[in-house]
Amino acid sequence: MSEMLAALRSFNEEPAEARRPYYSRDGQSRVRYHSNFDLFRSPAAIWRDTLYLDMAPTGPSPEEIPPACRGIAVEFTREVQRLGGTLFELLSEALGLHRGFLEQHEAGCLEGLSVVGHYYPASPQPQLTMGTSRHTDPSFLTVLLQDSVGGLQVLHRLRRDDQPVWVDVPAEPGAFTVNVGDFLQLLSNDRFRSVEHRVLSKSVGPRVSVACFFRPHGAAAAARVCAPILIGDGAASPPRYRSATVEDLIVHYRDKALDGTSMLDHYRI
Ligand SMILES: O=C(O)CCC(=O)C(=O)O
Ligand SMILES: [Fe+2]
Repeated sequence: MSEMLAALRSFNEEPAEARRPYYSRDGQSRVRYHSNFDLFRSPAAIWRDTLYLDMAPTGPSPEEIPPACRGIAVEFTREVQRLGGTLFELLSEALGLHRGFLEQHEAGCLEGLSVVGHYYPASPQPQLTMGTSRHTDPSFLTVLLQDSVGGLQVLHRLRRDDQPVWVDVPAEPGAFTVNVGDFLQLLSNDRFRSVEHRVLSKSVGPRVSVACFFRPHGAAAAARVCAPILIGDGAASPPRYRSATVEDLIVHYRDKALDGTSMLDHYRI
């Protein structure tokens, strides 16, 4: 875990010429490096740079991955996929289904993994910007690793009737944070809820984090379909969402930008 964070830090601290070849805003490219994926659409810019590595089902060839992260990214991906296998088994059981259900489902929950490394430089005026604006994740699940700087917060209702408040997620060395993403909320027909979160900008830094999004990309995303899983004949709880391919969901999320609204509103029946 610490090696993955260190590798991302060294990549981001290389001279601009070394990083330039990886700069891309083309969502089809399996390796992309940029800041603000929604730069031209979102209401506000955020204070971070991001390296996207779409590792599964088909990852980039080793030469396409920046040398600083090459070996560790492949090993880290393998370990996070193993963890994801266990998490989807537990979630299947929590839905009252057999262990392999979510892995075998036509949505392909475990098939794809994008490893997304963020680098948040120290900000001279942190009160004027966010590290990451509030959002829910475009994934089935997100396994998130952060370093010790902190700044990640979740929106949480302390008591059922209270207004939700922002709560700090402790930056524990060696710990992962697991977020339910929007695709799993749709699939579970609202039985699992995606979590709204954000990252504050800080005057200390840099902060490095790795968000591992369980979701397929490319041809696999076009082939995978998400529709609410209904229990019994569905009469007790009818579908709350239209079905959509993972590709549709991702395109809609990118077009919508981090504007504070939920992508799921668009699919809600
Ligand atoms: O940097 C973090 O801790 C969170 C990043 C995040 O929320 C995301 O990539 O979706
Ligand atoms: Fe997120």
